[in-house]
Amino acid sequence: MKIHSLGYIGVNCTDPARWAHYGTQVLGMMDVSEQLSPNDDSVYLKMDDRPWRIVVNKSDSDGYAFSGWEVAGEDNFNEALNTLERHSINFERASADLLAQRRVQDLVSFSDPDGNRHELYWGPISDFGQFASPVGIKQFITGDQGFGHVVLPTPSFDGCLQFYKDVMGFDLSDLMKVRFTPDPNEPEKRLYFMHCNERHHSLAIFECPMPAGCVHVMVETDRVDEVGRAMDRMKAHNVKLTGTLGRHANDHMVSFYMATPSGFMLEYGAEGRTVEDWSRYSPFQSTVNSFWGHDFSVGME
Ligand SMILES: Cc1ccc(O)c(O)c1CC[C@@H]1C(=O)CC[C@]2(C)C(=O)CC[C@@H]12
Ligand SMILES: [Fe+2]
Repeated sequence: MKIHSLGYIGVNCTDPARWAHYGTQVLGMMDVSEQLSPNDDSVYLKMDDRPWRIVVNKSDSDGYAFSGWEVAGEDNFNEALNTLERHSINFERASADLLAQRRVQDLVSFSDPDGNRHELYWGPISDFGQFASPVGIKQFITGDQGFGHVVLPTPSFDGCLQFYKDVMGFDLSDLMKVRFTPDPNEPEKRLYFMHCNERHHSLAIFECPMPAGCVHVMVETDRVDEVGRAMDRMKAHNVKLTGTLGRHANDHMVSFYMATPSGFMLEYGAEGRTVEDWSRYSPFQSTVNSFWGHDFSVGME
């Protein structure tokens, strides 16, 4: 299947109001819950001209819920359904109610071999309402690059890698093999970065279980000063830093990591590189996270 972009994400939270505060005051997004769902306690966050990009549903537990993948048009959508059928992947068609909630023409949902939930849709319905950040951010980098990226836990790695390549049609950008301790007997954990558009990676899969259902999600702003300003807001609102400022070796993103109200991390970045011609790109394995920075030990404390 041919995926256009990561369109949106869904998260679960015992107290969605915490996301409303975090999303607006720390991330700098708009809380549009009142307009989009006045009659329930879910929270909708807007970060560009799309009506919403993050939905927070009230739940008994905190965690990641699903990734929403956009397909360009009905023909690509039907072709994707054929691919799911060909690979015997069980999928569920959305009810009229769910289509109205997501604001898309048509949608199906399914899981990867480790139970990570995905939605696949075409035709987002948009009123092109302007993005006006409550903290004065000019813009998040979205558009054809989509929402950002998500890193999903895939302990049964081989089956998942095959799933993301053969079923969902992602291609490899580059890879890492991570060891958390100096112990040479500790098995390496594979971390594969994958793309579906010009963004260096929209998806990464990590060979490690995560109770929150996600390693992290990344959003990108249009300038590095916004990354610094987000660090200031993180501190002002007592949000925990989980990875220090740094520049990644693979996608060149300058970013930091912090906690979210749903138990996974959020990477806040700028200056990520794009790849216009993947046919001229040669995937590599990096042995370092970053050119500089990105100390994740702060998150363990
Ligand atoms: C290495 C890297 C490149 C590009 C990215 O966008 C990116 O998030 C990362 C780091 C990914 C990853 C993480 O999120 C949690 C802690 C991890 C698993 C490590 O211990 C090494 C790589 C880290
Ligand atoms: Fe990342």
